[in-house]
Amino acid sequence: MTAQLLDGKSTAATIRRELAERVAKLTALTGRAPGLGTVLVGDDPGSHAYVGGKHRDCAQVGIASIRRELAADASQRQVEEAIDELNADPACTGYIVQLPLPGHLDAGAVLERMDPAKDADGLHPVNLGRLVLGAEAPLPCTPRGIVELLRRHDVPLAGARVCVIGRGITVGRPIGLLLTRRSENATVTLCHTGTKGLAWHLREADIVVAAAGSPGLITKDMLRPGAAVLDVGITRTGQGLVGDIHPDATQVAGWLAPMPGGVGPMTRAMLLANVVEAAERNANAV
Ligand SMILES: Nc1nc(=O)c2c([nH]1)NC[C@@H]1CN(c3ccc(C(=O)N[C@@H](CCC(=O)O)C(=O)O)cc3)C=[N+]21
Repeated sequence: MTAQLLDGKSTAATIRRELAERVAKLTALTGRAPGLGTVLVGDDPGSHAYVGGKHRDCAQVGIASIRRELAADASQRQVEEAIDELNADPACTGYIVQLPLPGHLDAGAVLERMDPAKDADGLHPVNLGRLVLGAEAPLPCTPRGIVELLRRHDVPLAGARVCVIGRGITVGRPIGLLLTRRSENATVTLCHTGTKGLAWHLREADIVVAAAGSPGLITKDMLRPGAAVLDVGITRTGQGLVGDIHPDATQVAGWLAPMPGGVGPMTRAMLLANVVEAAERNANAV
């Protein structure tokens, strides 16, 4: 058996077309295109590539780009000044601070300084708190992209047993909050490096979200036949990018979101969606 493709690339393209229509309406209504800001500190090639991709996506849907680039040795004060400027800039509807920041910077303090209403990543403490409370807030892009990818491929969520591997702030922790909302109604187990019997948890799962960052961690013998398997891991190696899911998993999985071409493009599309939604909220407020 070969797993059916959870096609993030084409699904993200569809979402961008949908968003482009909403952006055109907003721009006509308000006389100004929504704007996405990015704050990029340092010269990590991966981070530059990601940020470049985000601005290409923006151009495609009619969102304006605002780029702030700071040197690798930028001070906390300089980064916070960039945050203050974007908070105050009416052309900036929403923005992100590309993570990870260089080690000498306090990333928590930077995120906390953002205007929560302009948090396009859904990673501000206030917005993560709202997610816990079930209140309206911009949602973290990767978890939102995963739910959207599953929904648009009709993978059943209600009552599904989901096994998440990884407890990071961008994926592992928040995705359980989305999937256990009444509207999704899944049951979520969060596994991590301290988990005993990982394979046992995995074999119970109808849906596996692998966000550990451990190349080839999950092999076919650990999966329930027919499970939907989503590869969120990205490790840069000499041979290129490697995911958490071993290539043999496609023999037993019912659905597979591969890396590349699965969750990554959806993450980018959800960033755009968060910006468009922020712009729509602003338009309704005036
Ligand atoms: N503030 C912040 N927000 C983020 O959302 C954020 C971040 N920092 N830091 C880094 C991670 C990583 N991330 C990815 C997004 C898209 C792809 C993506 O589109 N990947 C393509 C392949 C890309 C390639 O080939 O390099 C794919 O999976 O098909 C990957 C990784 C967002 N992140």
